[in-house]
Amino acid sequence: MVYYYNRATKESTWELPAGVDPATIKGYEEKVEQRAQTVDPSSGTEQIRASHLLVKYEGSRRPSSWKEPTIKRTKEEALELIKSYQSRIKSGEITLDELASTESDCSSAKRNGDLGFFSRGQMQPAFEEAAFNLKVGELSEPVWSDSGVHLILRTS
Ligand SMILES: O=C(O)CN(Cc1ccccc1)C(=O)c1nc(-c2ccccc2)[nH]c1C(=O)O
Repeated sequence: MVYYYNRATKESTWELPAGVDPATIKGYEEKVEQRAQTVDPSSGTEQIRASHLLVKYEGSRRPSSWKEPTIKRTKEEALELIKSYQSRIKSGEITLDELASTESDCSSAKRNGDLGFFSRGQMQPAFEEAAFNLKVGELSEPVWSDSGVHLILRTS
């Protein structure tokens, strides 16, 4: 349940205030609900859990990984690769966890891409924004960070 707070009159009501078109808040309610579900009661900070698959390229901040000491693929090749992974995951052929364990250039590959719980302010901004905008169980589009290009799966 969400309630509505009128900043002008400082009134709060459970019902949609008169004169407010329900269409204007469409989708917002579920976002508020979703956010309420992920706020850690003890600290009040919003924590989510996600797994990711990182593909680095020659322009990555650290173009090296457990898989390859020197990563030479181009930015375009990295995007083609991550798009092929995205299709295979979306078709149900393979899961992100399985693919990350062998293909991710992130050290989290050892944990099937699992990054554990994190709050805002911990990850690179573009990564954080994408992850916090996912619903639980949703797979992101390719997301660029200084580290390379990612597929993110929100798990909690
Ligand atoms: O960007 C850099 O200068 C080096 N990094 C950062 C890093 C390096 C080791 C462990 C965690 C993060 C990476 O390139 C990197 N970023 C990530 C990353 C980025 C966004 C979300 C989660 C992980 N993983 C890695 C990695 O090697 O394993």
